[in-house]
Amino acid sequence: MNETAIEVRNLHQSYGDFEAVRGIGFEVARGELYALLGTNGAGKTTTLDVLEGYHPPTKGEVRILGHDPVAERDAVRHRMGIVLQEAGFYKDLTVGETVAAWRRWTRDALETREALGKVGLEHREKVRVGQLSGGERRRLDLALAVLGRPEVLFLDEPTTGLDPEARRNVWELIRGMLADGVTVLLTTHYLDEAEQLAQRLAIMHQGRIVTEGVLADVLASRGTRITFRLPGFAGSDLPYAPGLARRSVVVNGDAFTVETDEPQEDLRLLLDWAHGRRLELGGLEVRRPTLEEVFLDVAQTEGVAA
Ligand SMILES: Nc1ncnc2c1ncn2[C@@H]1O[C@H](COP(=O)(O)OP(=O)(O)OP(=O)(O)O)[C@@H](O)[C@H]1O
Repeated sequence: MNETAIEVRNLHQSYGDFEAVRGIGFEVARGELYALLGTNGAGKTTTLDVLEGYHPPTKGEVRILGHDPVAERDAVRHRMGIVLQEAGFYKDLTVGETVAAWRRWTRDALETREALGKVGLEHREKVRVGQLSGGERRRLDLALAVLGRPEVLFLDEPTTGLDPEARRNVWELIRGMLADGVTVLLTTHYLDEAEQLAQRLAIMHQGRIVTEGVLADVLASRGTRITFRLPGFAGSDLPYAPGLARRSVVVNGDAFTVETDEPQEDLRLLLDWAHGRRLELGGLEVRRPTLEEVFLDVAQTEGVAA
């Protein structure tokens, strides 16, 4: 059995003259959750569209469970589940009627109650869709996506607009699907969601993958942060320990963040400098960047020419 569920090789996708995806590649192993992160317009949904077989790539190759999702659609479509950003439901149908309607054209579908049970909506079976909360609608989306017992699940921003508790409930559902061996490709703007759920992730910007891998590798792709406070110093009074001037230093009031790929050496310089001036570095910390810092770094510094 092929252990790679999703393969993307040198994928390019254009809309007319505009190249929205510019040569990306990644693989997702069976049973893994891979998160595609990125700035607005980075090309995440476009990538998902190609993987879901809505149109063939302009250039490059994609394979789902070893199959071309356009040319071999019949071999693979029923093995995929899809949750789109915007799902259209008939508000007058009940939850149960909605699932029953989808069951009619789903091969080997779960029973309605079983599908609703998977997402914790059994008790809402007789409620009209128009009366569901946002979180319950997302659960219904998930129930429909898993109706055909998919091996690969595409989730495009599945928790956007939900309150923190509803988001956590959806995370639990996703974890349950992973425990069942389902492979998940997730796009999200919530970095904590990716940190919580993803085995591996990629950050896209302007059609390219800028950094990719397990979380630790993605965080290691940017320098270590030395952070401290220096009451009395701010902005234009920026003090520089010799040698630190070559580093990127972010100042926010009296809070300083130095980004470095030589933390030990720079910390020594900083401590010597502070000691010589009898300055106390408040809240001194040496740490890896957060995913948010890596993301912002990608968004701000990696301008990519067309
Ligand atoms: N049908 C289309 N025709 C022309 N341009 C499009 C079309 N769909 C998307 N684009 C453009 O392609 C680029 C990538 O869009 P895409 O929706 O894939 O980005 P995204 O990463 O999903 O963004 P977001 O996070 O905002 O959802 C954007 O510049 C977008 O304007």
